[in-house]
Order: sequence, then structure tokens, then C-alpha cells
Amino acid sequence: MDGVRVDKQAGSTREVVLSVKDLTVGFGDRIVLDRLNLDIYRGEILGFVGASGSGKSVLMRTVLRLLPRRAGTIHILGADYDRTSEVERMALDMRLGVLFQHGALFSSLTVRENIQVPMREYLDLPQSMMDDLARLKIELVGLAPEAADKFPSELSGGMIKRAALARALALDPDLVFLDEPTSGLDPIGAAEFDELIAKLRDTLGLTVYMVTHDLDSLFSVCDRIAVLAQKKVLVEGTIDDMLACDDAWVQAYFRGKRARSIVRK
Ligand SMILES: Nc1ncnc2c1ncn2[C@@H]1O[C@H](COP(=O)(O)OP(=O)(O)OP(=O)(O)O)[C@@H](O)[C@H]1O
Repeated sequence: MDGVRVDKQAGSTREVVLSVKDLTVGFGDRIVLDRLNLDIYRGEILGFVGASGSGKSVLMRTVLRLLPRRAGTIHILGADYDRTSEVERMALDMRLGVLFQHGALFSSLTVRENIQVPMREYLDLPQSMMDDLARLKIELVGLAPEAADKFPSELSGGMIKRAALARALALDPDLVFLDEPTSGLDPIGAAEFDELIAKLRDTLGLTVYMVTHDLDSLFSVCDRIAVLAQKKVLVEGTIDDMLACDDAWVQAYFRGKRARSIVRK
């Protein structure tokens, strides 16, 4: 594996945990991402935005090796996926957690069993230890202990998101990918989920890659924002950078009527 890359900026040294260079992804004769570049730094919450169909999910799925790419390199936690052995890849995959859109829990498994799926896949632990770990994860995401024995169909939308987050945290990952984690939640549930993500980042030192359309999340918990447009990361920076950006789509998104009502809060 390569060493972990660091970037020196504003006098501080930041560890790059995900680095995407010149990434091109397409389907048939349609190019969705064209020589895209992106860096994510340890401990930050990066919010990913872009118009519907701009390729946010495609990017996330390509980084997770669920979709093939035509060109470009992806370094995760200092390792170039293309140059790692199968064993090293497995070790890397264990350090990534994923919360897919709509939770994507297995409907025939209880919350406890869902959380234990990654443990069974990657670890060889006695059942009693997996039960203890599942209990800890359930507590970590703010679910009641009784939720362990419930099936997804018995949970509210907010509980499903929390259970899916508990599963994403099952193996104590360094980097978590969240695909629209607050979609479908009411504003109070969404705000609570944002607070939970910020708390987990602070206490566990997580790095968070979050695809979101939720302006409240972007304003309240994201350290940095990346805008996907024209098949690449068109702009990246803080919310102030977004507000100062003169791109028409970025202006409409961050300074439109809905955004202004959040800024005024
Ligand atoms: N497996 C696939 N085969 C062919 N085309 C695909 C595939 N996956 C995605 N696409 C196309 O790639 C484009 C980007 O899709 P993607 O789902 O990444 O958009 P998005 O930015 O996540 O949108 P949304 O915000 O609506 O979820 C779309 O035009 C989509 O139809």
C-alpha cells in the first residue's frame, strides 16, 4: 500500500483519506463523469450536491467499486485500489461504512441481525460477542434497546435510518458514505439525524461523505461542500464559498428562496 497522503494548507497538515483523480465513468456512449477530481480530509463532513441526474450516486458507487470506471485513480486511506491484493482490499473495505438511500436493510432480518451482517462477512466472532457489539451500535445511534428484535417493517423512517447507520458503523469504519441520509424524514427528525452525524464525527473521529439535497444539513453540519456539475466537481469549499460563488446553479441553489429562509434562522 502507498503511504497516507497529506496536504498542507493554511499552516495545518490535513490527511487525505479519499483522493479521486481524473475519474471518467460512462454508460454506453454517454459520459456521466469526465476527469473528475476530489479530495476528502480526515475528520471532515463533506456534503455532495448537484442537480438530479448529475452523477452523485454514480460517483459514490464508483468509489465503492460497485460500478466500473473508464479512467482515473482512486486512493482510499492511502491505498491505490488498483494496486492492492485481494486481502488488502478486504482490509480496506472493512474501514468503509455505507448507508444507502432508503436505508436498504434486509427486510427478513431483525435490526440486530442486520447490524451483524458485516460482522459475519468480515469477522469470525462468537455470537455472544456479536450480540454485545450490536447492542453497543444500537445505543450509539440513539435507538432503544428493544429495537434490536424488530424487523424493518416495524420501524419508523427515522428508526430505519438509525438502524442503517448502526449497520454502517458495525466494523468501526474510518470513512462513512451516506446517500441522502435525511431524505424522507420530517424536519425535526432530519435535524436530530444531522446532530447524530456531527456527534459521531466528533466522538469517533469519523470522516463523512454525504450526498444530500437537504439545505439544512449543508448549512448546519457540513464542513465543506462539493458541487457536481458539468460532469465534474465544479466548485468546492465552505458554505461561505458557496454563497460567494457566481455560478448560476450554485447561486440558485444556495441563495434561492429556500436557502435564504435557512440563512435567516
Ligand atoms: N447503471 C446505469 N446504467 C446506465 N445509466 C446509469 C446507470 N446508473 C446511473 N445512470 C445514469 O447516470 C446519470 C447519473 O445518475 P445518478 O443516479 O448518479 O444521479 P444523481 O446525481 O445521484 O441523481 P439524484 O439526485 O436524482 O439521485 C443518470 O442519467 C442515470 O440515468
